[in-house]
Amino acid sequence: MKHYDYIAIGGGSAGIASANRAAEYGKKALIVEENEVGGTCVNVGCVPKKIMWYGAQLNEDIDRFGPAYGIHVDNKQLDFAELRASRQAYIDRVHKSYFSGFESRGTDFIQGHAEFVDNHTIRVNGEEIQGDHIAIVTGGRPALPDLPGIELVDVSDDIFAWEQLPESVAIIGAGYIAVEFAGVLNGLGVDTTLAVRHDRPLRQYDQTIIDTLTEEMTAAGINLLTEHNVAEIKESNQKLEVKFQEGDVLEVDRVIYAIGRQPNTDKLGLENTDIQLDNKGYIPVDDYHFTDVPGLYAFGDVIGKVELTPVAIKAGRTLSDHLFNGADKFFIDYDMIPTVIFAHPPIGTIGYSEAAAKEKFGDDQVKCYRSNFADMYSAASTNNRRKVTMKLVVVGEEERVVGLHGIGFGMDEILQGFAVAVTMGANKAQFDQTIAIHPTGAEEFVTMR
Ligand SMILES: Cc1cc2nc3c(=O)[nH]c(=O)nc-3n(C[C@H](O)[C@H](O)[C@H](O)COP(=O)(O)OP(=O)(O)OC[C@H]3O[C@@H](n4cnc5c(N)ncnc54)[C@H](O)[C@@H]3O)c2cc1C
Ligand SMILES: NC(=O)c1ccc[n+]([C@@H]2O[C@H](COP(=O)([O-])OP(=O)(O)OC[C@H]3O[C@@H](n4cnc5c(N)ncnc54)[C@H](O)[C@@H]3O)[C@@H](O)[C@H]2O)c1
Repeated sequence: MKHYDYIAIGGGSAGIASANRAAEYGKKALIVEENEVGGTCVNVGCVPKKIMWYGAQLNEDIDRFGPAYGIHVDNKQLDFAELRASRQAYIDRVHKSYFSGFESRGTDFIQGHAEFVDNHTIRVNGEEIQGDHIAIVTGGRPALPDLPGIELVDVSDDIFAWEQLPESVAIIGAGYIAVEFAGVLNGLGVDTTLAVRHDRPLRQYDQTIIDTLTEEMTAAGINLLTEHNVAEIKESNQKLEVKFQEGDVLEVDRVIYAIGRQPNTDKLGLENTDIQLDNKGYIPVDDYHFTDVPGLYAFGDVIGKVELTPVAIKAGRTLSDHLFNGADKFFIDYDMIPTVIFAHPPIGTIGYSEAAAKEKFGDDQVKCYRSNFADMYSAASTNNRRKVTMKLVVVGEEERVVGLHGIGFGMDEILQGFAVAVTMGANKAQFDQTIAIHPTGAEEFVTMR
C-alpha cells in the first residue's frame, strides 16, 4: 500500500498550502482533489470574482467619471464572451503555476474522490493509501433553503458558467457574495435587485460603514429591498417570479441565492473514522486545527470559522511548520483578521466594529474617530461624487486601535498595511505620529481627530 507522511484531502487553498510546505521540509506529501486544482478560490471564488469586479468597475467608471476627465466613449460595448475568455485564461495560468510548483517541490497530486477507510487510510480511484498525518480540507459549497421553486435559482458557482449576462437579476442574501455580485452585475449593466431579510446587508460589520455602502449601492442604481423574505419562486413567460412573504412580486431573468455555505463532509467516509461532526456538519478542531483523532487535522472552510483563503493558507502552512519543522503550534486570532468585501466601492475591515467593541470592552472604554469625504478620483466630477467613510475604534486610556474600518476607493489595497499596525497593537498616538501621504484617501487614517 502507498504511504505518505502527509495527505491533504482537497486541493484548494488549504490543501495546496499545507502539502507544499510539508514537501518543502522533505516529507512525502500528497494532495487528492476530485475537481479542479485550486478549489473554490481559484475556480469559482476570489479569482474569477475579482476579474469580474475589475471589469465592472472599469465599465462603470468610463460612464460615471470619464466625462470629468474629458473622456467620452461613444458606442461603448461590453463583450461578455471576451471578459469570460480573459477570466478563464487567468485561471488557466494559475492552474499551470500550481502544477509546476508541485513538480519543483515533489508534491504528489491525484485527481479523484477520497474517502476514509479508517483513521489513517483513504481510498481514491479504488486504491488504498495510508498517511501518518491527514488533513481534511474539503471546503464547502453554497447552501440553499427549502422553498418552492428553489431548483430554479442560481448560486455563485453558476454565475461563473453563464455564457451571457441576463438583463435582470434578483440576489437573495446579505453577506459577502450577495453584496459583491450585486456590485459586479450592476456595474456590468445588469438590472440588479438585492433583497435582504433585515434592515441592511452585512449586519455584523460596523454600521457607519454599511450606511455608506447602502447609500452608494442605491446611488449606483442597485434596487435594495430590505426586510424582504422570499416565499416562493415560479417560472412565468420565460422569466422568474420571486414572491416575497411581504406581498410584493419581482420578475427577473435570474435569481441568485447567496445565503452562506455548507461543509463538504457528507461523502467522506467519516463514519469509518473516530471524527464526530458538529450539529452543522463542520469538523470540530482545537485552536491549532487538531481534531480529537491523533494525526487528523482540519482547517479552511470545512471548520466553519472564518471562510477566507489567506486564513486557510496560514493555518495550513503553520501546521506543516509545526509537524515537520519543529515550530510552535500557531494560534490564529479569529477576531483580528483583515478582510475586504469587494463591493463597489470596496470595504476594508479588521477587528471590532463599534458595537462589538462596546459589548466586549464596555461602553465607557470605547471611543471612535470618523472621517467622511468624497474620494478625489470622483471629486473631479461635479455631480457624481462617491463617498469614503473611515472609522477607528479605540479602547482604554492608551487608545489602542481594536477596529479599523473603511469603505471607499482603494480601500481594498489600503487595508493590508494598516492591518500590520493593528495586529501589532498600535495605539492612536502611534497612528498620529505617522506622516501622512498626500493627496490620498489613506492619509485620513493617520490624521483623524
Ligand atoms: C464567490 C466566492 C468569492 C470568494 N472571494 C474571496 C475573496 O475575495 N477573498 C478570500 O479570501 N476568500 C474568498 N472566498 C472564500 C475562499 O474561496 C475560501 O475561503 C477558500 O477557497 C477555502 O479554501 P479551502 O481549501 O478550505 O476549501 P476549497 O477551496 O473549497 O477546497 C476544497 C477542495 O476539496 C475538494 N474536495 C471536497 N471533497 C473532496 C473529496 N472527498 N475528495 C477529494 N477532493 C475533495 C473540492 O473539490 C475543493 O476543490 C470566496 C468564496 C466564494 C464562494
Ligand atoms: N471578499 C471575500 O473575501 C469573500 C467574498 C465572497 C465570499 N467570501 C467568504 O465566503 C463566505 C460565504 O459567503 P456568503 O455571502 O454566501 O455567506 P455569508 O455568511 O457572508 O452571508 C450569508 C448571508 O445570508 C443571509 N441569509 C442566511 N439565510 C438566509 C435566507 N434563508 N434568506 C435570506 N438571507 C439569508 C445571512 O443573514 C447572511 O447575511 C463568506 O462568509 C466569506 O467568508 C469571502
